[in-house]
Amino acid sequence: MDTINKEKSVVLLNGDALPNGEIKSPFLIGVAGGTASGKSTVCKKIMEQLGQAEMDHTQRQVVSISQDSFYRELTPTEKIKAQKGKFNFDHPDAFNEELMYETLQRILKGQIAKIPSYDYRTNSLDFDNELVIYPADVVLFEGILVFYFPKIRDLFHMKLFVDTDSDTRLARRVPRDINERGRDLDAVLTQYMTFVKPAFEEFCSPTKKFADVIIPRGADNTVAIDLIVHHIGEILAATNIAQHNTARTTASSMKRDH
Ligand SMILES: Nc1ncnc2c1ncn2[C@@H]1O[C@H](COP(=O)(O)OP(=O)(O)O)[C@@H](O)[C@H]1O
Ligand SMILES: Nc1ccn([C@@H]2O[C@H](COP(=O)(O)O)[C@@H](O)[C@H]2O)c(=O)n1
Repeated sequence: MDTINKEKSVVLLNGDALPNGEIKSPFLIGVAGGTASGKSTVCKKIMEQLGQAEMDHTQRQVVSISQDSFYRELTPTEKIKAQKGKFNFDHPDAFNEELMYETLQRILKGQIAKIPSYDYRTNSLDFDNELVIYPADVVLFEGILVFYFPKIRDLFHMKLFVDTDSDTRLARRVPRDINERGRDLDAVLTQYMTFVKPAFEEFCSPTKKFADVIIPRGADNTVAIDLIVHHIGEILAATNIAQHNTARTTASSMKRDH
């Protein structure tokens, strides 16, 4: 059986359990909110404040994943529509719900998961740049519709909703889509008015009621982020103590059996 030695744990690739039979299951946090509300920025700040951002990704105790990696592949006709800003990427049907569920299940079982990155310029998944998600103690899963699908929503241990005013979100989305996602102004505004805004109101905004914590003003809300970081820090400390105790028990029983 393949094994990977991490500083704090041993991960079994072909099985679910640690040598003592224990499954290393992470604390799963969902981070929802409208487009350009600051979901990724909030996750980045949480990672930075926990000293995780600068760590090698194989060693991280906290990892962050985007729902965009679970957009479904488009048909050739849909691709042509998408290039003109005429495909609805804000509708739940744009996502591969099953793959999202299976991947989160895998992560919750402490198994390694491979997910593609997303290329907004080609509107497609980029399997050449796969992200390998190593088992972690805390996993952040962010996206516009992470609370929409009941089966997925039920997997989260904690749910955050980043609540940023819609004018601010549009003002951020326009330059981002032009500069980072290769779009032109006309296409960005047409897509926003035709799909993004109505879908936010129909599918994303109603999921705010499922949140445990609402973060007004997104990443500007340092008080909310500090509180969340403190809470995650306590989870990590408890996990470290539990892992330390498990390692001691395993070591002493191995010594005894020997
Ligand atoms: N508090 C903020 N102040 C200024 N710009 C911000 C702030 N939060 C996010 N941004 C910018 O807005 C854009 C969208 O933010 P991002 O975190 O990617 O949002 P989301 O993940 O919700 O789409 C990015 O260009 C980001 O740099
Ligand atoms: N090919 C795509 C895929 C998605 N979008 C838009 O991205 C938004 C979700 O990402 P955020 O970082 O803004 O949360 C969503 O509103 C889609 O409209 C896209 O434009 N093209």
